[in-house]
Amino acid sequence: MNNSLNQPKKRRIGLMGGTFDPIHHGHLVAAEEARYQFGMEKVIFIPAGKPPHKTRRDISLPGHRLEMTKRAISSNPHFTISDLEIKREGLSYTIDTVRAMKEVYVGWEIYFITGSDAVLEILTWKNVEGLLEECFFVAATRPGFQLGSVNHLPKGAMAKIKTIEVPALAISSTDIRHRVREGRPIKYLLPEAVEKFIFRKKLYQQ
Ligand SMILES: Nc1ncnc2c1ncn2[C@@H]1O[C@H](COP(=O)(O)OP(=O)(O)OP(=O)(O)O)[C@@H](O)[C@H]1O
Ligand SMILES: O=C(O)c1ccc[n+]([C@@H]2O[C@H](COP(=O)([O-])O)[C@@H](O)[C@H]2O)c1
Repeated sequence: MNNSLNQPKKRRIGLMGGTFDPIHHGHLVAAEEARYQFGMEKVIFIPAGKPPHKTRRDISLPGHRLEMTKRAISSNPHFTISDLEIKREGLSYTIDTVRAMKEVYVGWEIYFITGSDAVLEILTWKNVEGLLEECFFVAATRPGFQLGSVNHLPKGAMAKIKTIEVPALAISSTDIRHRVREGRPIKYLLPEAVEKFIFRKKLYQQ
């Protein structure tokens, strides 16, 4: 007899895409909370080669962003990294990444982890209908903030978008870059190994 309770639960994997210029504790806390709440076996951090919506020209070298991400995740056995977007030509569209991952993780449920700011813009992403068929989204919101109350997304889409509350949401890469340029502290906003790399390579000085 086909009893749905006996069906094996699908294995779950998280993808955390971002420019990571630099990666910070907001990204790490969001990924870990998503992993815990949705029972993901691991989270793959995927630094974008060419982020589609970032217009500033002075994005750090892909190799530097990859190295900072490697250092940031090294203490978490559930976190890993992929350079597939950095190796891929052209803009880093999430639909291409999710489809590539589905070929490796056949039959798994894929959860793409983002900030709620990013998910609110999802209608502007390439092939959003296809994307919402291929994967779930986990949107990190500030404690007490309801994504549903401001959403302009179709109902069907909302069923594929899960929210989690993340306490470190005020941290941003933009603020960290400004702080470095102005000589203000960045300690405790990001892992020490990333902070050391930033100063050793003299990133964000101008
Ligand atoms: N503090 C945070 N908490 C949770 N998610 C975050 C946080 N900061 C960024 N994110 C999300 O992580 C993903 C990658 O973010 P990104 O690398 O662009 O960092 P950022 O801090 O938003 O960068 P920038 O300030 O340069 O725009 C995005 O989906 C973004 O919404
Ligand atoms: O696929 C798209 O059209 C698309 C548009 C904007 C952003 N994304 C992805 O969303 C993630 C966060 O982007 P960003 O610009 O906030 O670093 C990153 O993995 C991007 O590749 C993807």
